[in-house]
Amino acid sequence: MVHQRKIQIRVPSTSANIGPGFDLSNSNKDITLTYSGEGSSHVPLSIHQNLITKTALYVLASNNIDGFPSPMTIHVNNEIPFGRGLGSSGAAVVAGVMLGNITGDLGLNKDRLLDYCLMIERHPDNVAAALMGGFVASYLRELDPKDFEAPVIPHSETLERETPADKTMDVDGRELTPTVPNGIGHYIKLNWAREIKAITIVPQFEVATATARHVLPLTYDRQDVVFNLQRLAVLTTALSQSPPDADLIFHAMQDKIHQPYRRHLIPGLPEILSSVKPTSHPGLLGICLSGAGPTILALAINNFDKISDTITKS
Ligand SMILES: Nc1ncnc2c1ncn2[C@@H]1O[C@H](COP(=O)(O)OP(=O)(O)O)[C@@H](O)[C@H]1O
Ligand SMILES: N[C@@H](CCOP(=O)(O)O)C(=O)O
Repeated sequence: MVHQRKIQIRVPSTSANIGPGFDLSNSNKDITLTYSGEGSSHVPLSIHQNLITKTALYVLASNNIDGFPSPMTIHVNNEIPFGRGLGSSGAAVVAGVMLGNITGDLGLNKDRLLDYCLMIERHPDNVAAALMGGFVASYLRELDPKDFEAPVIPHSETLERETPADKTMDVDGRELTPTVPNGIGHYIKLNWAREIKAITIVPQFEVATATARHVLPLTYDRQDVVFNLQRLAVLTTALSQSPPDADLIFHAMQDKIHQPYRRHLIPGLPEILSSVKPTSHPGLLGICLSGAGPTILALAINNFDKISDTITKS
């Protein structure tokens, strides 16, 4: 008798940075992978190339499990558009780690799942928020670079490196078991004032996160780093307070670390960021790039349609 089990995994989109908060950072013949929704016409359906399934296979391999239980049918209904700054790759990594955890009956808790996510997507902002939910601040513990160099680790699009299949073996042809350090990512859930809503204006073009990272400088002026750190310290608390202080939040959401370098990738960005203000648009609290863009994120307490119409028409 065939034992059938149906599981459903839901992972939300995420908006990273919020202005100054930039961080860097077997033969499965009986496995069927299908897609509907965003990206379904061009996402790879080979389980060794698809980001969700290769992540799940990595989690299984790290626990000495060779592939998915079969037969298995995986259907992904994706609502997060690719390459828009809404954390689609982070969500895919979280979904893959959860898939590996469930199909391997591993019983990993959320903190441990975060370690696996961070081996693949090395900046914690999207994966920590998608996994834990809500308004989440996070950082990556500094580890020995060796921990991340194992060729068996699949990489999310952000890192642009694929694992050649033959590199998953040692010199004697034995499968390498990946190791995953403990406690890589630290996070804290922050309070968020209930009346603050997020408006996202999603352009019809993609900017791959990897591209948006290549345009960033390797070093920054001290005054720009201080500018961001001062604002970030104020912003996390300002967003928790009711009623929200629009002037405080608007200025605390200014950034000098990533948006200025990315503006040429997003036509109209400088004009939008400098013209849409709480004084011209009552109800608005702040405006920034969502993640690496091109989506624009506006925070507001009312007049949502008016604010989004202005940004859409800019
Ligand atoms: N649901 C998904 N299934 C498979 N791959 C995905 C999925 N979501 C995202 N990806 C991969 O991640 C890429 C987008 O990642 P990235 O450039 O970091 O943009 P984003 O800002 O949306 O995270 C897509 O081109 C695709 O290769
Ligand atoms: N801090 C990262 C966030 C990337 O988010 P994404 O949603 O665009 O993948 C960065 O700014 O590069």
